[in-house]
Amino acid sequence: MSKNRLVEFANKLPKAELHIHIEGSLEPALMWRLAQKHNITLPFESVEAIEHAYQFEDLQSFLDLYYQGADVLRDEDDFYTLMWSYLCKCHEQKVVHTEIMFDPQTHTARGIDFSIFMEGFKKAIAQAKQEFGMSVYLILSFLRHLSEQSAFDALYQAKPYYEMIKAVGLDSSELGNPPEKFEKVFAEAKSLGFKRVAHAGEEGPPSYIWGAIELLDVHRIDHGVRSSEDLALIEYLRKHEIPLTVCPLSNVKLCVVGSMQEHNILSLLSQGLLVTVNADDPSYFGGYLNENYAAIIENLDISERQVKQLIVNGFRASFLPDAAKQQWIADIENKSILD
Ligand code: HPA
Ligand SMILES: [Zn+2]
Repeated sequence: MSKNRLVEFANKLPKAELHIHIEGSLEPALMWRLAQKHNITLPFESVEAIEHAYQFEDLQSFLDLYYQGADVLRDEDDFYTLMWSYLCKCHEQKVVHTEIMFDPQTHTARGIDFSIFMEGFKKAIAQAKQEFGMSVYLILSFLRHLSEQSAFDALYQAKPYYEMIKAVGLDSSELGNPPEKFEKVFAEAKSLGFKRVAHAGEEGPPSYIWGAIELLDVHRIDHGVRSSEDLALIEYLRKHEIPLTVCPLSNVKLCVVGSMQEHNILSLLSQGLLVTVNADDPSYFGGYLNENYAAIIENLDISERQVKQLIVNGFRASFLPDAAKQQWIADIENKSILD
């Protein structure tokens, strides 16, 4: 089976995306346009210069640019355009369900009120539901380089929008900011009825993955690629079917792995883990969900069966109701590359 046909097959199947930061879908062209609109001077001379700056050596070197880029997002229409652009991309790439992280503290710290970004998101999401029939959930992500008190503030400021939010998450600089720092705020989020996810084992050690499971009581681990360093952890993740939302292009761009050929995604899958494929920050890392599938198909020895398994896993690991999950899974199982 040619790799091109497998890429086309993955492109056409309905997919779920579970690890995407909306601020990481800000394309250089939109960043440029919004900077002009708000009279903001960017430290770049052109859209091409922005693209050229996207060379990272680790997570922090990316985060520095990512937070700087988000500064062009100022009014409700900016947040609407950001969300609408991403949801249109989903529609183009046959992503039928998406669970999107947003970083409220990145905006409230700049004096932008919760209502500004939430109303913008709300309008775009309603439009995607209506025009594309997509399902969209939001994940409020706490920035782990800030204090737990700041996370509590974000959780409480979100109160008028709880209906729109499915889960809480934890992102930003991992090393030095272990899960235990956020144990209380995750317990509070749980008591308010939110599901929980956390970035762990991207740059941090396996002990951070254990911490996310045992102290934050997460349903999923975002990234988790360093779980391969701890056999007892692999066994636990397998037995308890705790999903990993793996982001292949992100891992290469942030030097978490040396190259795509060395990525351990198939090894984790073959050890029986509930592994999914995701884009993370598509505009910074060179592609949306289909480009992530293309990258693993082109660089790894992957079968049609494994591609289908990864796509099915996206729905299994989602927060969709069981009936909806089953419907999508049956639909995918019935499709063959020979159709
Ligand atoms: O990959 C990531 N890791 C941690 N924080 C992030 N915020 C956006 N993307 C990421
Ligand atoms: Zn992420």
